[in-house]
Amino acid sequence: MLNKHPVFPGINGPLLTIVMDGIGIGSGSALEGNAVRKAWTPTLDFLLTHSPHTLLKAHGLAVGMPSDDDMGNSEVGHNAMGAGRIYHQGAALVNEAIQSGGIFRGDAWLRVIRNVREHDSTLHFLGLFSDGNVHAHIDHLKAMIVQARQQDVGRVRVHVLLDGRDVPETSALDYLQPFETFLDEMRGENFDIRIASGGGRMSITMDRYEADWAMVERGWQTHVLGNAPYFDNAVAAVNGLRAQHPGVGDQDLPPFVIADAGEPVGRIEDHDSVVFFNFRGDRAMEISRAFEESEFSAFDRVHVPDIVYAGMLQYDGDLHIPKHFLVDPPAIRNTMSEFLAHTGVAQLAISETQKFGHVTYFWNGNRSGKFDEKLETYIEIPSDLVPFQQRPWMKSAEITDELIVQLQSGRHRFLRVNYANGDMVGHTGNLQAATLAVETVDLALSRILPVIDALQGAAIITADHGNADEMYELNRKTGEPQKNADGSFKPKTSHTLNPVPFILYGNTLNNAVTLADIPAPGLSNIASTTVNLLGYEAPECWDTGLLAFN
Ligand SMILES: O=C(O)[C@H](O)COP(=O)(O)O
Ligand SMILES: [Mn+2]
Ligand SMILES: [Mn+2]
Repeated sequence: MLNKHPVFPGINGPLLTIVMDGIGIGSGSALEGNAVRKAWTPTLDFLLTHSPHTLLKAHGLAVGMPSDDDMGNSEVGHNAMGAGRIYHQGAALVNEAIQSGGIFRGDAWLRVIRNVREHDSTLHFLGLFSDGNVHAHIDHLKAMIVQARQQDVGRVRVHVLLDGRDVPETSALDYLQPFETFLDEMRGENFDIRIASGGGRMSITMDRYEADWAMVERGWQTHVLGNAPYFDNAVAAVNGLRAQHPGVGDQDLPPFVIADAGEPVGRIEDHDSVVFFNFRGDRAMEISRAFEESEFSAFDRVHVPDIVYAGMLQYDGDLHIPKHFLVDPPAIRNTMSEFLAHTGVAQLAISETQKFGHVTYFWNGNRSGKFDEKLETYIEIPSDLVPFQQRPWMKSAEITDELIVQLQSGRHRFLRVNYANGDMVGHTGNLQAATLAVETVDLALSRILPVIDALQGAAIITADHGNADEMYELNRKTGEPQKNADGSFKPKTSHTLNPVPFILYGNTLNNAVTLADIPAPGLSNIASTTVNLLGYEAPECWDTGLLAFN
């Protein structure tokens, strides 16, 4: 239960938190590639001149990543907003577990190893193949390979999901070539190791929130059944696929299988072990279910090998997905939703499919269930199934229509919404589309704010991390956009290290609250701010709020 705030009785109407996913504020970076500055955003511009606002740190240590070189992402951003404090996140926890060796002493690892030794079978590693550190890190994969060899595993196969989304757009060979050298060094008479299959992460395996199971089916066909075009090795596959699909970035490259004399080198067979080495859960859940569930209807698996499966982390503790995992996930407790539910505050969470789990599962500390069925309403608007540069408006209008109905219903005291546009379109690397995406979000704001006023409510307008604010790769030293050999700008598909806006909107707040001057504010300060606006004191375990009360 939350206690009443000592001086502030709370706003009269509803409080709405608007997460403009992937809309950060770049400083000094050249205008050319900044879709947030390029976009025509009369509403945001008005807010940034008339409403109390500040910038929040949304990357690195401020969101529980291993270092300040790590960009923010949706998981750690929404975790921080919803939990009110910083937890060491998957990336950091796996590093620690590898350093201490704890990962290799755990039951899941021992089980995986015992199985392949007992049956003289194959150990498979499958996951996102880069150092992006959002879903996975290649160093974790290498550490496990070294350990497997030490433990006398005889045969290892690696299934690589090409990134180009958390790292530069066409960087697959920068990871594959050194990795092949590493495999050459590891390989020996008693240690047979090869890459067996792969493909772009947005083309196979890593769907999320059940937006498009066909992606996972293609991944299953590729990794398990060995059913995709054959190549001699992964470098040849990437080169060959790029030649066949000019202009397609790594994330969208189609699947491939490595074969010798017309036979795939590493189908997943009975008695094998499979480690899915992503630590982040949203895009790991569906493939884990495909490997683990006996009753499964999302697609026809054709053949279901009898294997030992383990995830890097447990991706959903309520649903126990997967059953076995190498590292304990962060124990995120005392979230805002839980406190509000126990205090009797009715809440709404709404977004489109691509970000639905962000405002529910991530926001609630990676829990998929509700704290109180009666008090909480979750609404998912189905996302389009097209490349988002073709529909940069995505489902913002439909979300806004429904959100306005829900606001006016008077049923919810606290509401949260995520607009996916700045992020999902930002990841395409298409500046024109990203500019439209930001304008789309601005248009949504212009529709919502008058409704908030009419209800005597307030809104917090913020973001989880940057993305659309840098659509060209920048030269790290000069800050200038990088160019390709032909003079064109190098598109950037990943998130940024930039801070995000925090805007407090409320025509009826009447100077009752102002922004306090707290040092280095970040996303974890939002939860306390939220409950304060609702008229409650923040729990002591949370980071402080951003408000001063007059
Ligand atoms: O999964 C993705 O799409 C990217 O790796 C990260 O984007 P998100 O953190 O905004 O979801
Ligand atoms: Mn995001
Ligand atoms: Mn993103």
